[in-house]
Amino acid sequence: MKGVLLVNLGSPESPAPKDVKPYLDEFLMDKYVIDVPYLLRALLVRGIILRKRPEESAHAYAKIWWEEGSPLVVLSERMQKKVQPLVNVPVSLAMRYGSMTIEKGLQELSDKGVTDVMLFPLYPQYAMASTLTILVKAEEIRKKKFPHMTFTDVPAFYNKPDYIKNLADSIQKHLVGFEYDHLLFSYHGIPERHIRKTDVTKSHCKIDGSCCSTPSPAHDFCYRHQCYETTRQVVKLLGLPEDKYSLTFQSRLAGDKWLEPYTDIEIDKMPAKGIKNLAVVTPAFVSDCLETLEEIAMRAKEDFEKNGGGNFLAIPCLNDDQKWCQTVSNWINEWAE
Ligand SMILES: C=CC1=C(C)c2cc3[nH]c(cc4nc(cc5[nH]c(cc1n2)c(C)c5CCC(=O)O)C(CCC(=O)O)=C4C)c(C)c3C=C
Ligand SMILES: [Fe+2]
Ligand SMILES: [Fe+2]
Repeated sequence: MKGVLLVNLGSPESPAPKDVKPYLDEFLMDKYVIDVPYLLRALLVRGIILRKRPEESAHAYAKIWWEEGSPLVVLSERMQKKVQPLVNVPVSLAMRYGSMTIEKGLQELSDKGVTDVMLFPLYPQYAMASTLTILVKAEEIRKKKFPHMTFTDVPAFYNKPDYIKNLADSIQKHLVGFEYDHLLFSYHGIPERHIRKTDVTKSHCKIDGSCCSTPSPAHDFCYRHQCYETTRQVVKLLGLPEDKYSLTFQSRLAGDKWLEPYTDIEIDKMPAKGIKNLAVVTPAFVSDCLETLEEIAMRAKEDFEKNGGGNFLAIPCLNDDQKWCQTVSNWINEWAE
């Protein structure tokens, strides 16, 4: 019997530092997120980052937390609940980190008699810190606990026409009544090293001006190419002129060189360039989360205003948008037929 496991990132149990710390520990000790040898990672994460970060992150989480829980988890659940009645196979939801584990999700499906699982990472663009870590973790669990199961992995859907159409429609809907000078596409950043590591050709991704627009098999796994491609296709549908949009990367951690340009730095400069009314869309996330609700809708807005900006609109993620849920269910039905 067939079934689907949707997998998103996860959130702490609550916005209290005592819950944020173990969550960040699990997240940042993942070798696909901080990809350095174990001892160095432990030193960096447990010896440096986790000394102060849990308090700071807890404070940020507290600002966006809902009565029902973490927005990312609640919104992912709403999506799953809308998709389920549109398909004929069981659909479960799991998180890569935290208490809603992939193991529990697979157990739930196994209890319903599922043996053939569509493994669906909820990330439009491929990255080893998001997609790959889910696939590897799920395979580890399958081998140990569910050897009778088989997986069909859903590839990154950054350029799927129906996804692009849903995203463009959603942006257009939210822009109604908002006179904007500029639309910023802000994607979660990753260290440049991650791009080189996942380059299957080992030589294509130079992270220069042109590699991401020069056709290559590397692009099936190039996060940077996929972010540019999602943007290019959405911009084409929206009919935006070149000077009315740009692309940046947010949420970097100190240390390595991360993908540029950086969202915060670019937003700070915008008012001086004549951009007074700014809309920001965050297509690396399908569900609103800390990085969209706090970093963009609160902090970036404040910085924009402080630097002379006027109106600021943070466009919500697709979340449980009806057309998007219909698209997801179409993909499931095509596979389950
Ligand atoms: C080395 C650090 C990080 C990498 C690489 C990274 C990649 C990455 N992350 C997401 C999606 C999300 N990240 C979120 C929060 C978050 N991300 C990092 C670090 C890295 N992410 C941290 C430390 C945090 C925690 C919050 C904080 O302390 O600032 C979230 C939000 C989670 C929530 O509960 O709302 C998401 C979603 C992607 C897609 C990605 C690679 C492309
Ligand atoms: Fe992240
Ligand atoms: Fe590239």
